[in-house]
Amino acid sequence: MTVSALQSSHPLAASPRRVPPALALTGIRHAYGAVQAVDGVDVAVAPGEVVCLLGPSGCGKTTILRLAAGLEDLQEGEVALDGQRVAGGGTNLAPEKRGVGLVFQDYALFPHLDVMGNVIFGLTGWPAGDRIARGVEVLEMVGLADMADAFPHELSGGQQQRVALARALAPKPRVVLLDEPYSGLDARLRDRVRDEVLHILKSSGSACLMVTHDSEEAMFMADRIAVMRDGRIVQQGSPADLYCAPADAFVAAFFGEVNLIEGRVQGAAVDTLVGTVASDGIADGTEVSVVIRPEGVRIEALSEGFSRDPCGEVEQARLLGRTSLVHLTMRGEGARLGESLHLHARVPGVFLPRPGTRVRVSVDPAQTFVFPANVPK
Ligand SMILES: Nc1ncnc2c1ncn2[C@@H]1O[C@H](COP(=O)(O)OP(=O)(O)OP(=O)(O)O)[C@@H](O)[C@H]1O
Repeated sequence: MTVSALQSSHPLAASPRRVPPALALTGIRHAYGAVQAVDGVDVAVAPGEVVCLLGPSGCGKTTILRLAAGLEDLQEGEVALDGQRVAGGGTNLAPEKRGVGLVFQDYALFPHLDVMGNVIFGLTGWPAGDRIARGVEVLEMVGLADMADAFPHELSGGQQQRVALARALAPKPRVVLLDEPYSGLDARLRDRVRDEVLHILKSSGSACLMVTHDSEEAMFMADRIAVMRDGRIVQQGSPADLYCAPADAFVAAFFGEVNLIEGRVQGAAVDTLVGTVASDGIADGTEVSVVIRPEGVRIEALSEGFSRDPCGEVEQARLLGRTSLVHLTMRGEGARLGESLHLHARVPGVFLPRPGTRVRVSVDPAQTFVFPANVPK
């Protein structure tokens, strides 16, 4: 019997069970007075999935998390956990009854409890020995096992945040909500803690909705990212979807600094000082923004004085660690005499040409995007 025949004859194969999302927010709108903080958001997190809300300050990320947690009364829409409505349609389950783990920037520790007391606070119903063992386990995870007896006022801001993280994860919740959970940590500790948190989330099977304004952090943590602007989700997808096929210049720019060139489509292409860029699917005459990631700008030293590719001049070059950032000036010739363009190229390793060096410049089509300009938000 073939595998497919076996699968189709299996009694369970005929009716695969649809697992509801661990967390689903549907049709969410929320205003603070005249400020429309969230303006029609649908987002769902599958069991075991990590979803990041990514966007600039004030776009409504924290409000969505607070609504999911029940810390803010829902005005419009619905919140469901494991397919059960917990808010909306006349329901409003209290935060402590939702069984979600929370780490909020302003979610304070209990000042009268030591670190261990804070961490095991939510483990009601656990045998005493198991509570302590779990407390030690999560404190080791966040690197604070030796501070179990300290009180919150004796800890730095970053240490308090790690205790809050340990406290949220201790009861092994089905859903964890994290609001900028690593923002108080220095860069090295942040890399270690977020790596460990990701492993713990994945091994525990907890679903996680996390808020960040840091695209690298979102790409590190997320199975899926929802990019937000002005209370709405502008694009959702895997990190690779969003990086390789951004919906607009805003999304593209959110994944790192970009070169932006204004132009106009003529014959399915845009003529720029850095060469001709294909603009399939955009009507002739449309004003466009050409977005080129710095890592998509290729530069080569000119061995001779002539090149078919456009040439630029190095203004300055800086070593940033694993890459070098080269500032270039491109100048127009012929009909474009007098025009100039400033470009950033990010090159692997140490590449530090001297100011004034003439270089051949080309762009990687996979790192170049063309979007209609001035599209209403
Ligand atoms: N309690 C409140 N009262 C009035 N306005 C509020 C309140 N909380 C948030 N806002 C406003 O609602 C909008 C969305 O805020 P929110 O905190 O959800 O954004 P955010 O994307 O999480 O921002 P940040 O990254 O800075 O934390 C902002 O304009 C903010 O000023």
